Amino acid sequence: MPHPPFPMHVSVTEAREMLSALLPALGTETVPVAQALGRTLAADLEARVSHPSATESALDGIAARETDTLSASAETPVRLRIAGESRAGVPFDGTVGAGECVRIYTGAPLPAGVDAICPVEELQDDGPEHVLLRRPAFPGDVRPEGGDFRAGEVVMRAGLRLSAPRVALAAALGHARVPVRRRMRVALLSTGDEVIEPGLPLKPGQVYDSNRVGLSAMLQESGCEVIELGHAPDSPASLQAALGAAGGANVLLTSGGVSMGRYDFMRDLLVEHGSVSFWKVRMRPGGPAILGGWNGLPVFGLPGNPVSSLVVFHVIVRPALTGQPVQSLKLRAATPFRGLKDKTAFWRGVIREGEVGDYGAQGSGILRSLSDADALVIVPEGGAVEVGEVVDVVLL
Ligand SMILES: Nc1nc2c(c(=O)[nH]1)N[C@H]1C(S)=C(S)[C@@H](COP(=O)(O)OP(=O)(O)OC[C@H]3O[C@@H](n4cnc5c(N)ncnc54)[C@H](O)[C@@H]3O)O[C@H]1N2
Ligand code: MOO
Repeated sequence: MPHPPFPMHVSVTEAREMLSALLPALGTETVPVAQALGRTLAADLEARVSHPSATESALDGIAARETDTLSASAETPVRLRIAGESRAGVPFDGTVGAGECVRIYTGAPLPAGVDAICPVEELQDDGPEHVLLRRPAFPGDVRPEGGDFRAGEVVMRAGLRLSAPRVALAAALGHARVPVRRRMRVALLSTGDEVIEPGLPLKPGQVYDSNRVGLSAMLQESGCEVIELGHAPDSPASLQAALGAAGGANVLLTSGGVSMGRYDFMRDLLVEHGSVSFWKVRMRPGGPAILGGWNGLPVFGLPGNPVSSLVVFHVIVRPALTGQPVQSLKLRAATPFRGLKDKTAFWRGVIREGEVGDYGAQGSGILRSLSDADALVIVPEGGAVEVGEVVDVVLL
């Protein structure tokens, strides 16, 4: 292909932006908070209440005035009168006077007049109405009103990925439903004559279809709707039939058949009968990825190599589908990482004691380099990383 009529060797950022530009803007919807896992928050979320809603105890024990208890020790315990009880949901509504305390439980509101807690382990009953403290009550064992968030405060920003802790937070803020981006409907197809369903007897040269399983899992994790197109063998006719079955999808993801081989028909089909926005990305793994269109449907062709397809999904496709940026952080390198002259490398790394080291085998067919790794170590084009240098990593 001497002068292809489309860009080749685009950067990772360009690839992501070109895919985003082809995807439809889907708008937003509200969903029950318990079903929002993985979705992208579409509007800022305010706290409808404060949490804690009142200053409360962090321990089971008694609540007292700190000043009444300062002299308490195992040898000289302090004796207080029990004025009542405060339980989570059933607060004590009186006032606690000097020399008095209330029995209190974790999460129960602190009654007026007291400011400190002594845990049950440091107490001894002294008759039905009194208690002995073997140490002073601590003000630090109370949880102040609004210590987590205050009513009216904007706590979550639009664009956040709703992870499990964030779904819990949205519920704690008082939201039964949350506004989220509509799900991208993604048709998923794996290709290759040698690729067969996991579990079938494996003939020589065959390989189990791990890409479709892995990509489907990543799509679900990302809050996308998956339209399973199954698997197509390496023939233009069967690929065309599969492409035609992707109706209703917003985008089609394929795996395999995009490199230089004679049987890499996916690329040929897009070049000859569809459209191509780019072919090849300056990255490893994942270099042969292709973006194009088929009858108006955006098609992203992921390379067949198992590590390549999942890494390209992670750093290019997922951010474009969800609008959630790739989150990177900086770590010191425990081993050297080689650079590539004209490609950004995403080497698999393991994090130990706050530093990131080389996983070892970095072949694009070594799936364990991804499943056992903690992070992708980003080495920019032309760069190389020495031991002790700080590198950008993307957590897996
Ligand atoms: N002469 C060249 N050969 C290759 C180049 C190149 O530039 N010049 N690029 C290499 C790179 S980089 C990659 S990545 C692969 C990508 O090739 P394809 O997208 O055409 O993928 P296939 O040839 O179909 O398969 C590659 C490899 O992956 C296995 N595979 C495919 N699908 C699956 C699946 N669903 N689950 C598990 N494994 C799968 C397949 O059996 C092959 O082993 O091309 C290099 N070659
Ligand atoms: O990226 Mo290929 O993706 O280097 O094996």
